[in-house]
Amino acid sequence: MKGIGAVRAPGAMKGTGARLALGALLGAATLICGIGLMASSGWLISRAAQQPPVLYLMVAIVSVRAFGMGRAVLRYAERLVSHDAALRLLSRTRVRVFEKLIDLAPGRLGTSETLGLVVSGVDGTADRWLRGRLPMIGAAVAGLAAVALQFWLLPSAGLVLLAGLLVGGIAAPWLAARAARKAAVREARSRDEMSTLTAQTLRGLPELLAYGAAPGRLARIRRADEELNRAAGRSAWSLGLATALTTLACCAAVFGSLALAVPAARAGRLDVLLVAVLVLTPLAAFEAVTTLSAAAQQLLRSRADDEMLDRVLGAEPPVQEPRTPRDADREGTAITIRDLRVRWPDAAEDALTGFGLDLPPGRKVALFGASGSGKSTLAAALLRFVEYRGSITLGGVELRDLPAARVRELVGLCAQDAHVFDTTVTENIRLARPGASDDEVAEAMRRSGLTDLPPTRRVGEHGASVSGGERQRIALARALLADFPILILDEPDAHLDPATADRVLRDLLEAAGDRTVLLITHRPGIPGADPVLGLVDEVLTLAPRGAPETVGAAA
Ligand SMILES: Nc1ncnc2c1ncn2[C@@H]1O[C@H](COP(=O)(O)OP(=O)(O)OP(=O)(O)O)[C@@H](O)[C@H]1O
Repeated sequence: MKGIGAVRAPGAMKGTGARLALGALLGAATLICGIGLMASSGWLISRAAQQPPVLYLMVAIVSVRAFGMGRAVLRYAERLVSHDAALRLLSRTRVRVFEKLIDLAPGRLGTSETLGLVVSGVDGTADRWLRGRLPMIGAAVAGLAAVALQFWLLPSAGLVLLAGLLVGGIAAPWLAARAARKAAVREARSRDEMSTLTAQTLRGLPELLAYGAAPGRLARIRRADEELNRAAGRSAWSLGLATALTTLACCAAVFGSLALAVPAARAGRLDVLLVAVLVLTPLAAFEAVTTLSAAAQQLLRSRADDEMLDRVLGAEPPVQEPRTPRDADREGTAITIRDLRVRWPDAAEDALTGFGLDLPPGRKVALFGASGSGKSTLAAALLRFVEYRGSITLGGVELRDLPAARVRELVGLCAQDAHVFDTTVTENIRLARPGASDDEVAEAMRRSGLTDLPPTRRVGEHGASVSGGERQRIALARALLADFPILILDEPDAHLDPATADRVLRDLLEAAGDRTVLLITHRPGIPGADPVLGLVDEVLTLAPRGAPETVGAAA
């Protein structure tokens, strides 16, 4: 699978292709109505100047009204249809990109990078059609219609308009795109850098202020902003030149048609009433092509966005899905780990080597290890976030023979920095099982000790309006609601004071009931003396990148 190409390719246009074609048709019809309006108005003004009985003008008057109203109605319908199609395409692309990102996270992507990607790259999908391809198709059809009309009235004027449209509608956009090619790539890169830097700075603002690093950071943002402005300026400059060329071509077509029509009318080869038609039709035809230079630049920008997405999404997923997937039982599932070796993508050495563990169903094991000894790496391997060598079996089935999604139905993670969304406590918990009833959510809250927090309370961005302990309890309530038979608690007490940490851990272990639990912890405590570790069956210690040793059995 290759990046955005793979994201867009198979069936991505399904259901939207017909809508986009209808949008293109309506766009062309709108422009043709504009040409009809100009042409019929020209004829009407010329004929009215001869002051004939008003009945002679009726057909032209009705035509002007019909073209005028038709243009407005068709433009409205075109906007509805094309935006609907482009937004459908956009939401489908977003879903596909997110699916790819799920495969790649967490080993391959940083969150800011992801943010920049999704915002700048994926949004280009709608613009590619709305501002790029559809105006081009409409302009091509309407331009040919205008040339055909001119050619029918006076062949030489048709050829002049054709030449003008080729210069204004093809040569000028080509030049605009060519001049802006480098700038478009730089603009896409700078836009991505700006959004990444801004997101990172806002997230780390307290630390940056505390350590006086904010000015340096702001200077970097300013430099990125200047680079973005320079690139945008270069694109705007070439767009301005191309627009000037299109305007010149339009003037040439108008005056050229006039120069040909007047002698033709004098020589009797052309009805004098058609002179105004021949002069005004090029004006309407050029209305369709004036946006084409911007459309060409838009397509260029979309291509640059695609290339960036390709680079990130084209990365190999950290784990491979099995060719012939197997399944494991939900109940009574034991975990057996033998000679486990794990290396993070692009890392020079293994984060975990020769690790072994037996975790029978219902057993609660605490795993202690110094910082960097590989505890979270073990959790990541158990959740199929990272590839492993050696063996991990779940109910006798090798983990790599199970689909990753199935593994994550059986093994749940309650991480030290569980993310909470800026919505209510209830909604944060319900995301573990969207179909859960209010009673089930309330029960999960009760069992995780969230009795003092009102369910409708908003938790704020990154849980800013709840305490660290409450955030961990929300994460546990999620895990309980999802009802994983095996639960990994990865330092859920990491950011809590000792008294709160004890309370939270105790509640977590009690709420886990008869589930199998692997508690990853920093507590080096002696099981008998530590009230929390007294609640687990066994305490193991993980030597740096080595095998665990049993410290003691608590029960
Ligand atoms: N996503 C990752 N990509 C690359 N390397 C990683 C990643 N996560 C961890 N590592 C590396 O793997 C090694 C083990 O890290 P790990 O986070 O598993 O240790 P830990 O025991 O959980 O540490 P701590 O107690 O400080 O959380 C470290 O050298 C770390 O740099």
